[in-house]
Amino acid sequence: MTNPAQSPSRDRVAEAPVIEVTGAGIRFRRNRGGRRSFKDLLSGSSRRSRPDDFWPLRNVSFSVGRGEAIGVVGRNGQGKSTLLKLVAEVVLPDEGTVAVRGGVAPLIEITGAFVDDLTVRDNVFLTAGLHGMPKKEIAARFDEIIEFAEIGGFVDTPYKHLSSGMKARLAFSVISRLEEPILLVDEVLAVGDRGFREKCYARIDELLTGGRTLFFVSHSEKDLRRFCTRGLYLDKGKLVLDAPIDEVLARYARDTGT
Ligand SMILES: Nc1ncnc2c1ncn2[C@@H]1O[C@H](COP(=O)(O)OP(=O)(O)OP(=O)(O)O)[C@@H](O)[C@H]1O
Repeated sequence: MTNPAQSPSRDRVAEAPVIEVTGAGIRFRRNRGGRRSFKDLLSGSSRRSRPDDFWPLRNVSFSVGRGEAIGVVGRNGQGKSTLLKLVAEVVLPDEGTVAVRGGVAPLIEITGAFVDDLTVRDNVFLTAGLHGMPKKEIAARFDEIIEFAEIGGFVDTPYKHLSSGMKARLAFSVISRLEEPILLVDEVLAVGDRGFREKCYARIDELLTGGRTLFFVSHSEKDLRRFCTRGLYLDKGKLVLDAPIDEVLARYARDTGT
């Protein structure tokens, strides 16, 4: 099998960056369930710091070239998922800027285009449609999507009745068939069983060989080494190291005593 880390697509990093994050910061409120309220926005008070404000990410800067595969590492709660949400542009920075050139296929916790009461079939059409895939094309790929997810008997079942593993299979199957040039993968595969994970990994290899850009959050050193050439190490919301993946993993292991 081709190792995507050594494939020709790695050479494309010399082109203009597809992602540029400059001095980015996100502010949450510990005690108010999150983001700015509508009232805050109207009153303009949101820019003032409050005692319960905290910054899960601050002063984060990096850029990513097309075809790079980036592993994001850090202990629990250090801002990894928040960083992916920034790149997916589902949260906006409170400071700094995030520029993403190209569409994003997000396999992250808020892959939220899935609607509980809609059937599997309707959810496939909805999600792929929201990413700009024409109906005809979704119809042409539908069987392949269901087959890959191995949920053939559940096409007309409401999404909410799928098991968590089945939901993850469906999400991966749909998202990995989008044409978007940037793929974000955040731990979701951890709920799939081993056989399915292997299938997903083979698919990620294919996408990388085809020149996609990958952001991969994982606590598995093995998986990070398998896909990623470069690592971002987040600690307390700061980007403490942006370096080749081996270097990042070595530093992370040293810091955590593992
Ligand atoms: N919507 C939100 N409102 C308030 N705080 C939040 C919100 N989302 C995340 N946080 C907080 O931001 C911090 C970073 O969370 P994040 O999910 O990015 O961490 P992580 O590095 O992905 O962690 P893990 O490895 O456990 O998945 C945590 O302290 C978390 O509690």
